[in-house]
Amino acid sequence: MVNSIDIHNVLFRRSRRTILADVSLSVGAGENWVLFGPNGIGKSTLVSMMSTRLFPTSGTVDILGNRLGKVNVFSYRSRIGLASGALNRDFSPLSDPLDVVVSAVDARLDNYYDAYDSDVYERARCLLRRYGIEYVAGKKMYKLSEGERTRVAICRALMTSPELLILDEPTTGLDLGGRELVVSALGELARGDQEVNGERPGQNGGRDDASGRQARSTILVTHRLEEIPPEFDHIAILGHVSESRARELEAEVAASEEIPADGGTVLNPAPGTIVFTGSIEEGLTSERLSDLFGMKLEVRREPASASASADGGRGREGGRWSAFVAG
Ligand SMILES: Nc1ncnc2c1ncn2[C@@H]1O[C@H](COP(=O)(O)OP(=O)(O)OP(=O)(O)O)[C@@H](O)[C@H]1O
Repeated sequence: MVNSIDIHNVLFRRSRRTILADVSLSVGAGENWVLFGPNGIGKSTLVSMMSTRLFPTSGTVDILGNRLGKVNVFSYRSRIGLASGALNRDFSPLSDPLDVVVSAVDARLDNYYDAYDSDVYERARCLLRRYGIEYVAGKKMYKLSEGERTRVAICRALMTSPELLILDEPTTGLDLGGRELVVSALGELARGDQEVNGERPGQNGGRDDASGRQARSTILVTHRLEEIPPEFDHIAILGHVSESRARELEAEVAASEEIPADGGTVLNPAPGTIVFTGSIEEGLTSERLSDLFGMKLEVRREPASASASADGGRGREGGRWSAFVAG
């Protein structure tokens, strides 16, 4: 069984700016990860690589055993479910939301051919129902509220029962009920509860199945700790590279552009890199988050709920997370 994601020593530059440097990350099959870090640090850029929409400037990215740049991404993109603001902007405003969900089957953005079997539409409707928006079928994307569009994007991401599920700030625009619906659905997905997400046994509900597909891994990008489902037990935290490394990278750019290192360059923020990977309990500490955001923060975790304890906790060490300015 291959890792779902293997990123090795990735560097990413755009417009003479180094956005990511020295990034390495491995996500095993069946693991549930949070990708966390401050605004503008490069989380969405990394997500674009994980979802095969962006290639690194250097370094290697292997997704479900396929190396970016070596294997045609369309041959495996439908095994990856993505919901992100960037993808949302690519959907045609005139599309029927039901078609947007169904289009995931071919990893396209719309259903141009209307050539799917009725059970494909039934699954899409089942997902829309699950996320409380069955009524949007037959409407147009541009008429939906932000929260409804977010829910459509989540349904689309789940449509193929993907082996790699990537959700970049999936609760944007959702009301409290919508947010809790998504958090509990993510928890259920992480536990491999298939029927609640419209999957039949053998449709990759978190375990290896007979068809040879591997157990689903999930990457959740979020700024809000309270939106991390208790079942997510790994975290990758992005922060800035050290000052000396940032200067080295600026000098590299200047040298490659044949301009003086101290002239003509814009003062960019230091590139992002992964400053912690591992267990969420060890990663999400008050000290680390205070360092990351430059303010004194206190991180808390609720105890595991009574119901989680009653069913053995299923590996959960605690409940929901939160963070506030210490005071
Ligand atoms: N195509 C591009 N050309 C130049 N700069 C870019 C490009 N794409 C992203 N950036 C810059 O790269 C940095 C990282 O952006 P990214 O969207 O990945 O950050 P993020 O961590 O997801 O931020 P946020 O938490 O605010 O969503 C930002 O400063 C952004 O302006």
